[in-house]
Amino acid sequence: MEDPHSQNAVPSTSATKDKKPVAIITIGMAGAGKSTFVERLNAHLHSKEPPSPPYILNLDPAVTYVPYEPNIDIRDTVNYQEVMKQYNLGPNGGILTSLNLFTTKFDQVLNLVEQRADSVDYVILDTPGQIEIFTWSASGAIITDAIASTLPTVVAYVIDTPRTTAPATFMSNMLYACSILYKTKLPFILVFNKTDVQSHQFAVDWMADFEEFQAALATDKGSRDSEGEPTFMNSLMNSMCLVLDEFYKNLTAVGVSSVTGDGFDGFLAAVEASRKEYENEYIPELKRAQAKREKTLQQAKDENMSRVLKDRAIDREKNPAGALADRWNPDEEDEDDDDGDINIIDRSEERGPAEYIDVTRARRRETEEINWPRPG
Ligand SMILES: Nc1nc2c(ncn2[C@@H]2O[C@H](COP(=O)(O)OP(=O)(O)OP(=O)(O)O)[C@@H](O)[C@H]2O)c(=O)[nH]1
Repeated sequence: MEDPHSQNAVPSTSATKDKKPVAIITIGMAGAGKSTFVERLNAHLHSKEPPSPPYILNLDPAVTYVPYEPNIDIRDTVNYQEVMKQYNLGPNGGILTSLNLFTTKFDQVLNLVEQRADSVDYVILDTPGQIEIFTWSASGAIITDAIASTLPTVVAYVIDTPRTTAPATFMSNMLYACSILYKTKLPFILVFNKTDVQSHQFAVDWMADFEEFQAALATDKGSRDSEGEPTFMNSLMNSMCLVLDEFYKNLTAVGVSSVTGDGFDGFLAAVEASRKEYENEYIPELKRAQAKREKTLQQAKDENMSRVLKDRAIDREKNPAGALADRWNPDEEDEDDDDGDINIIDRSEERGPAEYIDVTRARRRETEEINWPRPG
């Protein structure tokens, strides 16, 4: 494990101008403090001398309030409530489908990010509150691959430190982090957040020396059954910590408080170290991903389009009269329809009011009974 306290390596902004910006993908369990972390990181970068305002993407369609001003906001592109209504989905399905719709436009996002590559040092992605919606979805993987094949990219895994002090919770969290590391294969920073409430030193100690973790496990309540024998969970965790010992060697851990701003220089130092790791270890792998990216984005678009066409064909077969009425008539063309193909909004360009992917468009003629296709 790298030294979490080394803060000397923080690059000056001017020194990084000739480099590509680093993309920071912020993920973490619901309530770990991702949004607050992004807000503080944004403030921290603004307060640097000279200031280094980041380019921020909010990928959470369901969030009602974000404590920072994103440059690109998924909510400007996809109306989450409308998606839930039209697809008859619950909240998680709504978030996932919104992310899927947004992903079909991600090439536009990449273009906007690439246009800013010369003027920013950091591109920050805030992800949906439900971690698995991003980490275990096809869209999350496509977005991650697309960003990582464009810019040096690092995953910041935000952890709720006060809620991770029990050995079993700590181990569960580390196993989750481990699964994401091996899924993304990207440089990975464990960000122990909320250190104003609980120091992350216990975690650093457990990661540096598995015997310390085993000692904590031995004194933990519930580690022995009624006959004084170690419980199954206890034995499992005892051996798992030996496995994770190897995993910790690939990680950097830092402690931050998103409330007080403590530890953010350390975090930026870890990001800079990760950039080097990316350049030395990940670029060969990502060159292959770059070729794949083009194919996957095109495939996602094609699949969506063929699903729409298939569904419309079925509807038209069922309702030939409606299909006949659904012919394009240039005389009826609505002036408002002339919105081009631009759905992604760069707020820093001071675009007009939000433009949504119009998921209701297929229902424009109420009498026609042509339904928008269901996902899957
Ligand atoms: N004390 C303390 N509280 C924090 C810190 N960071 C975040 N919080 C609090 O933790 C709670 C959750 O923070 P959020 O930023 O909304 O967490 P999130 O991970 O974005 O949550 P989701 O929106 O569910 O994904 C809020 O009440 C924050 O004020 C911190 O460093 N210290």
